[in-house]
Amino acid sequence: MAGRSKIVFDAVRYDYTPPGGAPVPALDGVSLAVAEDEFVAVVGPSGCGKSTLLHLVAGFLPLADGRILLDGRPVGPPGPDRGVVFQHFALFPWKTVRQNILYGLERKRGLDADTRRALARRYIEMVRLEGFEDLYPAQLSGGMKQRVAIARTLATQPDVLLMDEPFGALDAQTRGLMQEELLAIWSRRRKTVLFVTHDVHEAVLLADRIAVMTARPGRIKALVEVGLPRPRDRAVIRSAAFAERCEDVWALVREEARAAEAGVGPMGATEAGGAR
Ligand SMILES: Nc1ncnc2c1ncn2[C@@H]1O[C@H](COP(=O)(O)OP(=O)(O)OP(=O)(O)O)[C@@H](O)[C@H]1O
Repeated sequence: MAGRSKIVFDAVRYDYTPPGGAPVPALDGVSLAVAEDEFVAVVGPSGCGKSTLLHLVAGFLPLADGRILLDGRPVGPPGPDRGVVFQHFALFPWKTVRQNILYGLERKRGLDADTRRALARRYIEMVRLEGFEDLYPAQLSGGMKQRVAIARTLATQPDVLLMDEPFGALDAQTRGLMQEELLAIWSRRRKTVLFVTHDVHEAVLLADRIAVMTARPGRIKALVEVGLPRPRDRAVIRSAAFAERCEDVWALVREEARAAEAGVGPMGATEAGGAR
C-alpha cells in the first residue's frame, strides 16, 4: 500500500442489538488502513458485517470499541466529506434529475447558486445524462437512476466514497456499463473508495486491494493486492491474471462461507454464543 492512510480501522467492534434481544457481535477486531486515493473492495460471506463497516465510516452507527480515523481524526457524524452510494437509489421521486443532484450540493456549505448549477451540469455530463436533466426518476431506467445517485454524490466532491453494492440491483449488462463508468470516473478524479460487493469479479475489476472478511463476527481475514494495470477497462477480464486473482479471492471467501454455514466463525467461535 502506497501513500498516507486516509481511513484507519483500529480494532473496531460493533454489536448489533436486535429489538428486545441481547447484543450480538457483528464486527470484532477489524483493523485496516486505506491509503489516500486507494480503491478498496470489501467482500465476505453474507452477514459478515460489510454494510456495517461502511455505515460506521459514514457515521450512521456508533462503535462499541476501537477507533475509526479519517485523516487521523476520529470519524464524526455523517458529513459531506464522506459520500455514500447504496444499492437503492434513494432519489427524491418529486425532484428531477437536476434537482436531485442540486439537492446534494445545497447541503454543502459555501457554494453559490452559479457554482452549484455548474457542478450539477458537469456531473450530469460525467455520467452521460445530458438531455435527461428535467426528467423525474420514474421516467428513468434503473441504470440511469443509479447514475443520478452516483452523480449526486460525486458532485459534492467528497474525499471519501462509500459504496454499498451500488450496482447490485442492476441487470448484468447495465452493471457492466456502470462498472466501466466508475473505472473511467475514478481514473479521471481519484478518491478514496470503500466498495462493498458480493461479486468477486466486480471487486477484482475495480479495486486496488480487496479486503476479505471472516464469517460473523467479521474482521479482515486477508488483504489481496489486485495488481492489474491501471487505467483499467473490462478487457482485463479476459486476462489470465484476472482469472487467477478471482480464484485467489474466491478460495478465501469460500472458506468463510463454509464456516458461516456451519455456524462456526473463524477460530472456532460459535455464532449462537457470541462467545468472543
Ligand atoms: N437490521 C438488522 N437485522 C438483523 N441483523 C442485523 C441488522 N443489522 C445488522 N445485523 C447483524 O449484523 C451482522 C452484519 O450485518 P451486515 O448487514 O453488516 O452484513 P453484510 O456482510 O453486509 O451482509 P450481506 O452480505 O448479507 O448484505 C449480521 O450478521 C446481523 O447479525
